[in-house]
Amino acid sequence: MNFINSYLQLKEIFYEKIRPSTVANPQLLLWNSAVAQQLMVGEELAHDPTALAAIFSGNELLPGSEPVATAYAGHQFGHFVPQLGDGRAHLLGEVVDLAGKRWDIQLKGSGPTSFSRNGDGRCAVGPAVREFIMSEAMHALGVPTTRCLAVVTTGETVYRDTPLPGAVVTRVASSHLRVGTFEYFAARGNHEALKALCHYVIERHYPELEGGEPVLYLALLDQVIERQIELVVEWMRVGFIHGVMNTDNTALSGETIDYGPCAMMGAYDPQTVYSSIDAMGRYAFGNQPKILQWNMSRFAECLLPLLDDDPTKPVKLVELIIDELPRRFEQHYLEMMAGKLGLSACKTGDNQLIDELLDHLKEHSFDYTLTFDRLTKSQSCEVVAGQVSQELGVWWDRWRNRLDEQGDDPQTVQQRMRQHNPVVIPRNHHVEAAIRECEQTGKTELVEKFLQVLRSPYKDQEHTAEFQDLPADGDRYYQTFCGT
Ligand SMILES: Nc1ncnc2c1ncn2[C@@H]1O[C@H](COP(=O)(O)OP(=O)(O)OP(=O)(O)O)[C@@H](O)[C@H]1O
Ligand SMILES: [Mg+2]
Repeated sequence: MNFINSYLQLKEIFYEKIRPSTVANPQLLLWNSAVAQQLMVGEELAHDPTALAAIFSGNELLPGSEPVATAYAGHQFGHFVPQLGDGRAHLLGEVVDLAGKRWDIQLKGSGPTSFSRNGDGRCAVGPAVREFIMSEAMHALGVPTTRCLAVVTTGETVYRDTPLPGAVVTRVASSHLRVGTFEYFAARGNHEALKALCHYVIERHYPELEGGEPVLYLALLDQVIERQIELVVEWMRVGFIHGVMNTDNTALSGETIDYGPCAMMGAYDPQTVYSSIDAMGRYAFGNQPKILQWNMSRFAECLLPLLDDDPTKPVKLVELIIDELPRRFEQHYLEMMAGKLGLSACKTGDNQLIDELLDHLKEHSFDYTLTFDRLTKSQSCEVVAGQVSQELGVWWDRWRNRLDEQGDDPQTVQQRMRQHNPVVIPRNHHVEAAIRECEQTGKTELVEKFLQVLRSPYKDQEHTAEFQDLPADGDRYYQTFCGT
């Protein structure tokens, strides 16, 4: 791995130079060979678990790596916190992959930094394994996401409500820049840093953007919004609930970041929320589009002083862009849902067709993934078609008529549906069981078996059925935690 450190070209106010703290007894728990190959981790190193454990716990640094903890702020559950930053993470540097794409390599749980506040800088095995499983599942589902290269256990105990085994997770991301990174400098009135950050983000994530200031900043806002819309639409497609859509967890790259309290929705209900700290349901499944708009408003506010010397002047213009967001979202969302129903394009009346199905699912507590999977299978299986038509009543006939009107053959419709509808998702109870096994026994067989299934989520494979079942209690009592 050849490290470069482009973030260090920004001024020191953007980060703290700090090495990870060493750990007592690093042991490699999970290793992502596909990501390792992509990042060109040397063959010799990739087959040396002791060396990998030393490097990806932070005990040893690879040549060229100059670790930093980055500064950021953020709105957490609607409240602004002017200083957050990497309180338990170290950016080791960037690596250019086989395809020439640049990735941040970051350790999480690698010890305290000046941003740690009262935290211990550490991470427990459970949340580290959750991040590995969930990000791998999301990647395979086709959802933009950060990924994990490794999880290394530390041989040390971290103290949460109870003593837990510690771990360091290595995260690979297009970058770790967040809306909160902008907020950090906006809150300090540091316009020079904001401009430098804009140019850094554009170079890294939006190199196609052109134009002088301030047009360039408006274009950036527009494109960040576009990617966030695409991201949240993808979450809605697969039933993903992020759980903590704070602005410090909103990546400028448009990737899913921070798998702390995330979960998958089972029975369809837009009010579904599993996070123990989200008592008001702010980040419930169906609220995600609204929160996206709220978060993008915070991002837009950061850019105001760059748009005009009098920051009140561009307010109207920016408001127009923000007000337009729900319409843009709706368009992407309807196209996605149309795809789930096998429609090649959305036309008038289709939104009603979609809404009526979702109302029906909600009313009968039908499982979201399973219903769309069975609708997909109904294209080629009479038995499934018979069952689903019973369950969905008059809606079924309306849908069939709409498909007939479209005129595509069942095979084409099924292929289209399959691209949108997974056979299997990382169901909460299976994620928990896999994590538990790792925590309690240090063994990873179940995680690996689960990952093998999750890596082909649109296919029925040998072990897929073992992970498709719904939890006995319908996840009624399921809760996730921030994992800090
Ligand atoms: N154990 C800890 N020690 C120190 N700081 C922590 C700890 N846990 C969380 N933090 C800090 O609290 C803030 C919010 O935490 P949050 O759970 O959103 O992020 P995270 O999971 O640590 O990191 P990321 O967003 O990079 O995935 C961040 O600034 C984070 O660094
Ligand atoms: Mg976070």
